[in-house]
Amino acid sequence: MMKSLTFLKPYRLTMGAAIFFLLVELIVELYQPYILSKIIDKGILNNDLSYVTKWGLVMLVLSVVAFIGGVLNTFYSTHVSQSFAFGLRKSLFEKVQTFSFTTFNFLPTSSLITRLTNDVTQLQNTVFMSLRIILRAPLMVVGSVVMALILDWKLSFVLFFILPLLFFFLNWMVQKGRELFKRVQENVDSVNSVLRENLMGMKLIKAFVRNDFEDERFQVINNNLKRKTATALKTMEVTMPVLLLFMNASILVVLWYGNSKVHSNQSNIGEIVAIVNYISRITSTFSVFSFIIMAFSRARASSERIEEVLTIEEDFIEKNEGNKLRNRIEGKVQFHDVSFQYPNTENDVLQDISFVAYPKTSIAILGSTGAGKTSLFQLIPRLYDVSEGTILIDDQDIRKMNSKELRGQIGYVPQEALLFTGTIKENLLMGRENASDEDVYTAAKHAQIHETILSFPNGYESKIGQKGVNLSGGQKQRLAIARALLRKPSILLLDDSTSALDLKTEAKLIQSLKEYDCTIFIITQKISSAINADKILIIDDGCLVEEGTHDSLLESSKLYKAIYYSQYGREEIPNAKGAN
Ligand SMILES: Nc1ncnc2c1ncn2[C@@H]1O[C@H](COP(=O)(O)OP(=O)(O)OP(=O)(O)O)[C@@H](O)[C@H]1O
Repeated sequence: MMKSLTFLKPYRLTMGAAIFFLLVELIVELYQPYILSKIIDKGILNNDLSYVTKWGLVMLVLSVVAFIGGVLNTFYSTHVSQSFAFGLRKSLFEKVQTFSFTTFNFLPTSSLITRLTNDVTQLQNTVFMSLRIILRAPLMVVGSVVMALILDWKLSFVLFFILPLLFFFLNWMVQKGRELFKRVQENVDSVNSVLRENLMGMKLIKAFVRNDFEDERFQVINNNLKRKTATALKTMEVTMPVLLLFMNASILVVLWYGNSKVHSNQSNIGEIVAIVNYISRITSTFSVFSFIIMAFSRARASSERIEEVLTIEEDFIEKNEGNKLRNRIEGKVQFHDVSFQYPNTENDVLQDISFVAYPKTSIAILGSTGAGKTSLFQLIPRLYDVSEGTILIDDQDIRKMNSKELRGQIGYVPQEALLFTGTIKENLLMGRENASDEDVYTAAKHAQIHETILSFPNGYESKIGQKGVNLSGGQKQRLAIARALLRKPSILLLDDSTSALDLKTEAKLIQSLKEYDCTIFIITQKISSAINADKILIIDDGCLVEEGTHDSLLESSKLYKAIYYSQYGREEIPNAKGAN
């Protein structure tokens, strides 16, 4: 919890102001039963109206002061809690940006979303309540005890019995509450995770008619959340009746003992009224404690989860400590006996891969699904580092290169063309922020998407998504390619990025890529995308099993021939140029 609390440091002064006004409110409130006892004993019982009026007015003024104190305390508490949450969210977001893919393997997206939203809100509420209610509770208890003792310590002796009992009870509630709310928070996480999956995969769920199954799945975890929350709240609810019992019993003792003291002239009625008032304040404040326990138990669980994110060591890949690149990369890529294993897994997904891609050539990578093609791609921009072997770019080990600068020279179009909220132009400019309009149009033309963009009512300024244009899979793919081309990369990685294009558009696109002075890697399932490549690599079960040109592989490789026949039929065996 301590690390999260350091985010309160910049607001020490404002917190001071909030606490000051809380104290003003509290002192005034504590003083009021005392004045009340004087009004009863000296004013009402002596029939002294001027005394009653005078002290009645004082009580009124004090009530106004308490009100102003309360309002100002709320004002400053809100400011502190909102600013605290803002800072925490900002830091968490910045931290997540530094995560390597390895870290994302440990912390799933749904859990990160809960941590950045629910957990931060939980802490924000606790900070607010601490400054407004939580701090007030112990001070109110101590203040009431002191005031009651000042009024009549003999009459207040009952407090010496009741307070230890109340503390014992409170301690039990703290232990119980912590456990119960930790479980509630875990269940909130599960609900979020299933909700997220469902909302993102709605189309798939409908297409596979999985609604009933998903409904049932959600019911189960929703039910778990309901049960755990109900158990936690019910346990906490026990507090109130127990406290009422304590309160009524102690008031009864005060009244019984007070009665004999009044008759023997050792006490006044006003004092008894004031002490009863203090006792009810003490016990009702203890009822706030159950609320406080709930808040703290939840905040504790939330802060643990937040701190887990904040304390993750930055992966050395993302630290960008490698050598700066002096010049533009030429684009020679060499794999030397590269093996790779995902973090926390046991088997290599790539084994002993070796090949050379010369600058400005094109390399097509074919292979069945799950063969390891995407994994191989991810090693080039150092999204992951190799487990064994080396990857050289321009004869330099990429582990010695500054990863940020290396990625700056690579255009990567992932399998799933992801576009961000914003206009088409804004999405394209992610490739190169300072690109001119002319550069943007050229990249879009080469990606065969320029005409389509112009056909939208707002052209390049069209918004993407819910309130803007909806794009087809192929259009998204071409926009993602245009984004990568705008970067004028030295190495271009296309991960099955032309899968949704028709053959003619795809052929034009591949042709226009030649205008870019870069080494092109294309993962593809289609022979048509591979046929003109300078080199074709066939990956099977993590191993490089064949390497060559279309013509040489057609001669020598049974596997390539089989793929070829499955797509073109047996009759046609054209050479590379012919098949296009
Ligand atoms: N983040 C990950 N953590 C652990 N294993 C992974 C991860 N991503 C992929 N794998 C595993 O690595 C293997 C290779 O996956 P990869 O995505 O590289 O295959 P692929 O050839 O690109 O497949 P496809 O053509 O279907 O995209 C698969 O067995 C997959 O289950």
